Amino acid sequence: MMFIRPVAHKDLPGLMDLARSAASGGVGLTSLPINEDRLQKRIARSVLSFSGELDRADHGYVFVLEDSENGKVAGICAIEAAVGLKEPWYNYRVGTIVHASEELGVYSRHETLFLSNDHTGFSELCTLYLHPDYRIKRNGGLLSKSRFLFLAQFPQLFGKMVVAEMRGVSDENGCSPFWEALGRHFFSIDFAKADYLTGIGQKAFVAELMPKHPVYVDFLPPEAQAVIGLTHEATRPALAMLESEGFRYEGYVDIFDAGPTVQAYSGDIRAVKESQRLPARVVDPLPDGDKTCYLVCNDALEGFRAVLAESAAPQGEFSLTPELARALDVKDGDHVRCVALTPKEAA
Ligand SMILES: CC(C)(COP(=O)(O)OP(=O)(O)OC[C@H]1O[C@@H](n2cnc3c(N)ncnc32)[C@H](O)[C@@H]1OP(=O)(O)O)[C@@H](O)C(=O)NCCC(=O)NCCSC(=O)CCC(=O)O
Repeated sequence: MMFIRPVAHKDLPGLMDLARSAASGGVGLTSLPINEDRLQKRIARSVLSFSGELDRADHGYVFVLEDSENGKVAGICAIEAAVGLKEPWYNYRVGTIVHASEELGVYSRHETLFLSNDHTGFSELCTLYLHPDYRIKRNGGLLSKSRFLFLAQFPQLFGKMVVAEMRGVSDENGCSPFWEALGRHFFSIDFAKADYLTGIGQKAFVAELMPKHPVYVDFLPPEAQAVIGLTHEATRPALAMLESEGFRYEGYVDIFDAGPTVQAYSGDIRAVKESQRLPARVVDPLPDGDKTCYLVCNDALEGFRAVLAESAAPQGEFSLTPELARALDVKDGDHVRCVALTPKEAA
C-alpha cells in the first residue's frame, strides 16, 4: 500500500536516490539537488516546521510517498508556508505598455516583463517528484493532491493564495532560450548552473543581478519570446494535475526560464473546497455497491497520513477497511478528511 507521511531524518538516503533519479531523467528538479547537506537541512527544517518550532517565514512542509511493502521512498512533495518573507521572491509579470500619440495617429502596445514581488507571503507547492517505477495506479495524484487535504486541514498555517512554479522550456542539454536571451547578459553562467544555485538557496542572490527595469518582449529574440509562459514537456503532468484543481496561469513567469507560475486562492482549490471531515467507520469487508476513489487523510499534524481509498459516497461517516485505517493510523470513530478524485482521475 502507498501512503503519504511527513519526511523524517531516516529518509535522507531515499531522498538522495530520488534526486539522482530526477537528474538521470534529464529533468532535474531545482529544489531536489543531489547534495546531501542541502537535503539533510531541508529534512531538518521540515521536521521543525511540523513540530511548530520555527518562524512562519521558515516553515516548509515536506512529505514522502512510502511503499509499505518494502519501506521504499517512492516520491516527494512539499509546501512552503509563505515565500519571500526572509529574502525577496521575484517573478516577471507579463504586462502591457502602450505608446500612443493621438496627434500623430500612433498607437502601439508592447508586451513587457515587469519585475515583481507580488507573491510575497503566498504559499508555494514545490518539489514534486515520483520515481518512474511508481508512475502507476494514481500515485502521482495521491502525491500531488494530498497537499490539498493538508491545506484544508490546517488552513491557519498557509497564505490565502497558493502558487506553483512550473519548469520552463529548456533543451536536452539544459539550455534555456529565455536565459540565453536575458539572464546570460547579466550573469555569465549557463542556465543549468543558475538553476542549481536556485536549488541550493541562492536564488535571491542571482535574482539581484537580473535587470530591474521593464523588459520589452519585442526586443528579445523570437526563440525567447516563444517560450514565455510555456511549461517544459516533462512537467506537463504536474501542471495538468494542478489545473484540474483550479490552478491558473495569471501572467507571472520565472525570471530565469520564463516558465509559468500557476496560482489559486487556497479556499477555491477543488480538493480543499469539496473535502469533508467525517468520522471513520472501520468495516471488514466494505459493503457492496458502487464505489469511487477518495483521497483521505487523518487529523494529525506531525503524524499526518494520506492514502487513496475506494469507498461508497459517504453518508455522515467514511467507511474504511482495517488495512487503510492502519495506514492512516486511525481507529473507528476518529475523524478523517476525504474528497473524491476528479471524475477524469477516477475513471
Ligand atoms: C508529476 C508526476 C508526479 C506525475 O505523476 P504521473 O506521471 O504518474 O502522473 P499521471 O497520472 O500519468 O499524469 C497526471 C496527469 O497529467 C496528464 N498528462 C500526462 N502527460 C501529459 C502531457 N504530456 N500533457 C498534458 N497532460 C498530461 C494525465 O492525463 C493526468 O491527468 P488526469 O489524471 O486528469 O488524467 C511525475 O510525472 C513526475 O514525477 N514528473 C517529473 C518531475 C516533475 O516534473 N515534477 C514537477 C516539477 S514542478 C513542481 O515541483 C511544482 C509543482 C508542484 O509541486 O505540484
